[in-house]
Amino acid sequence: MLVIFNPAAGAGRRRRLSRAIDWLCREGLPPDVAETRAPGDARLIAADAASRGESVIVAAGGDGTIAEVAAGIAGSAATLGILPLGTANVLALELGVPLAPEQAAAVLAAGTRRLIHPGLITDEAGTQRLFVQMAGAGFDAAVVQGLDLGLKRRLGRAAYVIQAMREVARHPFAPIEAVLDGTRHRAGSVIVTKGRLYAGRHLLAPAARPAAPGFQVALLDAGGPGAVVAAALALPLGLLPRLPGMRLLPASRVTLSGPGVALQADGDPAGCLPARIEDAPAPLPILLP
Ligand SMILES: Nc1ncnc2c1ncn2[C@@H]1O[C@H](COP(=O)(O)OP(=O)(O)OP(=O)(O)O)[C@@H](O)[C@H]1O
Repeated sequence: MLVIFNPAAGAGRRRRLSRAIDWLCREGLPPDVAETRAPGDARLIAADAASRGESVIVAAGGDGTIAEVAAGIAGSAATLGILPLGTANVLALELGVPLAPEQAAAVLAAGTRRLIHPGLITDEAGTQRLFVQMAGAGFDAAVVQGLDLGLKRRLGRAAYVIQAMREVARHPFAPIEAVLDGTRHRAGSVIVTKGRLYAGRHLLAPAARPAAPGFQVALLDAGGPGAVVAAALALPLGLLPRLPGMRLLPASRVTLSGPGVALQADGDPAGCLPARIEDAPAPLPILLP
């Protein structure tokens, strides 16, 4: 087992990593540990380990690290494991992976191997990027792109609230065109999600089935500061799916366009629209409770 640790993800991460490693060592399963030095490292380390025949490759970080490791092992025989050490850990919450390090380690030691279907973003230049939970275009992506990473490390999820307040005053709220399986829609913000949850434990798409192919697409009609404030108030109350102007539609192939509109994938910056979003060519084996 190889654990790929992102020291830049989440808070208190090194101590939480040690607790998981100690647990695995006590169980007679001491893993190798590799530490990332920069964005993109996790993918390279995972790809190298998978090509050498490593059977379980664990992403120790948040959703961004999981997506990188997933991209690195795609197409190999390796199985993905998760040690949730990120800020929001949405995929872990979605799939029921415990946040407590010892319990997450127990899933790595004796979990069940299941399949998930990551999403794949293709940009205008043909560059592809895998995601495991969701991709967002518009306001939330602008918040992610403007986020001060030092602030995120110090304040965790509160940094997103501060950045959202900064962004709302200057955001252009350009309209987005979303084509869902051939049907055209217009929206102020779009989230293409594999799962039900968003930004932590908050409900976004009740009909989503995280382990199934395809997506739920959340289209928020209105742009503008009022719509953002309404969504921000509805989110912690679990009312986002019922917000006036919110449409939730299933789709297996989504194209998004809007000049200069920001895109994020699993909470990390992912450039600008246009983008095509579909399932990755192959499902991914993952260790789950
Ligand atoms: N050594 C490193 N230094 C700086 N950034 C890194 C390093 N290793 C990985 N990264 C980048 O850190 C970013 C954030 O990681 P990740 O998403 O795992 O954590 P998080 O944002 O705290 O968690 P979550 O997505 O669950 O909120 C990723 O884009 C990843 O590429």
